[in-house]
Amino acid sequence: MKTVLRVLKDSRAYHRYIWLGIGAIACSTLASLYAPWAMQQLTALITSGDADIASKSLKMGLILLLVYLLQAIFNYIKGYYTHLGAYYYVAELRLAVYDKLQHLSLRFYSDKQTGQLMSYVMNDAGGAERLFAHVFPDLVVHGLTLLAVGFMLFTINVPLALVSLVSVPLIIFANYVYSKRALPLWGKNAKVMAEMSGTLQDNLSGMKEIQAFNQQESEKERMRAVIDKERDAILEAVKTDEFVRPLISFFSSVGLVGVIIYGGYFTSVGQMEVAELVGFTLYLNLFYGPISALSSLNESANMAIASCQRVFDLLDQESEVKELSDARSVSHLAGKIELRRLDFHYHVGQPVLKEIDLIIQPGQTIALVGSTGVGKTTISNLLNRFYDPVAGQILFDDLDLKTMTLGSIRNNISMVLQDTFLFNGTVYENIVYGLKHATKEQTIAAAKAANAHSFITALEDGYETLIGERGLRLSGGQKQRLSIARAILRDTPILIMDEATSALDTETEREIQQALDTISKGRTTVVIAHRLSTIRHADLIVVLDQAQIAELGTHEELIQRGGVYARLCQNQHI
Ligand SMILES: Nc1ncnc2c1ncn2[C@@H]1O[C@H](COP(=O)(O)OP(=O)(O)OP(=O)(O)O)[C@@H](O)[C@H]1O
Repeated sequence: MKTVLRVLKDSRAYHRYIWLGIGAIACSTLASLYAPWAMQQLTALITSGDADIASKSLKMGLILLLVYLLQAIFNYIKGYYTHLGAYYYVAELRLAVYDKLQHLSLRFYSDKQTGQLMSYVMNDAGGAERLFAHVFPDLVVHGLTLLAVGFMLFTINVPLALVSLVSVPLIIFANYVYSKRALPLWGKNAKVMAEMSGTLQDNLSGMKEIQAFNQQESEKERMRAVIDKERDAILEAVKTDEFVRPLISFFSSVGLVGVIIYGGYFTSVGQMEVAELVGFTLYLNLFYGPISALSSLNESANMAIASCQRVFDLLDQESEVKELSDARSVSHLAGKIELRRLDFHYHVGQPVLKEIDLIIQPGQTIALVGSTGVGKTTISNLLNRFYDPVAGQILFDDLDLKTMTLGSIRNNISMVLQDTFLFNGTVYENIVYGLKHATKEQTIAAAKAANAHSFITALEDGYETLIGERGLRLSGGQKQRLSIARAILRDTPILIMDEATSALDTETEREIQQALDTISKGRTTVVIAHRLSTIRHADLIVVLDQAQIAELGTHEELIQRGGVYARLCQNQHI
C-alpha cells in the first residue's frame, strides 16, 4: 500500500490525465447499463404482445448504436490519456533512477552487474505504467460497474440480488489469499529477471574473451542456469495465478446457479416478470465480470507493485559519499594535497591503507609505487572522493575534502587511467568530454600535445570519426592518447596518471612521457606506475608496502637506502 501511495504522490503532475480517464470511464460505465435495460424492455414488449414492437425496437436499436459509439469514444479517451500520464511518469522515474545511479558511490557498484542495474531503468520503472494505465483505471471501471450494476440488480429484484451476492465474499477471500502469496513471488521474479539481464550484459561485453578462450559451451550453461531460474520463478507465480483464476470463475458461477434456481421459482410463483429475469441475468454478467477481473488485476497490480518497490528501494539508497549541505565550491586549487593518518578498507578486517601520512606540495610530481594490489589506485580513488576514508583526513589546500562540493573537487582533478573508457561518439566529442566549451584550436593543441593529432587526422573522418562502443575501433595506445589529450585539455591543477603510458610502445611512450612531463609542470601530479623508469625524475617517490608507506624520497635517495624500492628497481634492471 505504501508503494501505491508513493506512486500516487510522486505522479501528482500527471493526475489530470488520470482524472480525465476516470471521467471517461464513468461515462462509459453508465452507457454500458443501457444494453441490458433495452433487452429487458424488448422482452417486456414481446411478452406483453405490444402492437408497436417494431417502431419501439427500432428506436431502442438506434439509441443502442449511439450508446456503443459513445462508449468507443470514452474508451479511447480513457486508454489514451491514462497511458499518456503513465508514460510521462515512467520517463520521469527512469530519469530519476538513472540520476540516482550517477550519484551513488563506487562501493554500491562493487557487487552489482551492469545488466542488473539496467533492469531497474528498463523493466522495473515500466511497472509504474502498469499501475497507472491499467491497475488504477481498471479498479475504477470495475468499482463503478459493481456499484451501478449492483444498484440495477437491487432495483429489479431484492431477494434475487441477495442470492447473487452469495459468491462475493468467496471471491474476495480468494483474491485476498492470492495477493498475499503472489506479491513475494512477483518480487522474486523481478529480481531473477534482473539477474538474467546482468549475466547477459556481462557475457555480451566479454564476447571476445568467450570466443578466445573457447568458453561458449560453459557460458551457454551459465546462461541456461539463469534462464531456467527465471522460467521457474515465473512458473511458480503463474501456478498461483492459474489456480486462483478458475477458482474465482467457479465462485461466480455458484451465484448464477442460485439466480437460475431462485429466478425460475420467483417467476413461476408470479413474484417476477420474465422480462425482469432476462434483464437481471444480463446485468448479472456485467456484475461478475469485474469481480472475476479483479484476480487478473491483482496479478498485474502485484507485478507492478513489486517492480515499483524495487525502483523506490534504489531511489532511497543513500550514497556512501555524501556532500555536506554547506559544502563549498572551490574554483581553482593551488594543488597542495595532504593525507593525514588515513585508514581505508573495502571490507572490514581487510585493511588496504593504514595510517598514511603524506604531504604533496603544489606543483610537485609524486610517484606511488609498490607491488600489485598494494593500494595505489585506491589512493587515487580517495583523492577523487569516490570513497571516503575509514579514518583520517584528506586535505586539499589545507581544507578537508569533505567540506567541498564533489563537483568542484573533480573539476580540479584530471585522470588518465590504465583502462581508458571512451564513449560511443566521435574522436572530437571524446576529447572535449570534460570541457564541452573548448574551442577547436584548444582541442587540436591538446591532441598534438598528447601525440594523437597525427593518427587522428589519418582516420577516415579525422576528428569526426566515430570510434564505436568503448572505442572499439581504436588500438590500446590510440585510446590512451585520446585519454591523455582529454586530460591535457581540462588543464586542472591536479593530475592523476594511473599507468598512463602502459599501453604504448617504447617509442610512443618516450614521446608521450615528454608530453606528460611538460603538462605536469606547474601542477600537482600523482603518477602510479609499475614501470619505474617512467618515474625516476619524480620529486617524491612513495613506496607502499603492506598497507603502509614503507619508504619516501627521491629516486637517488631510495636507491642509496637499498630497501624495497631499490629491490624493485633491481628487478626491473634500472
Ligand atoms: N572495489 C573493490 N572492492 C573490494 N576490494 C577492492 C576493490 N578495489 C580494490 N580492491 C582491493 O584493494 C586492494 C588494493 O587495490 P588497488 O587497486 O588500490 O591496488 P593497486 O596497488 O593499484 O594495484 P595494481 O598495481 O595492480 O593496479 C587490492 O587487494 C584489491 O583487491
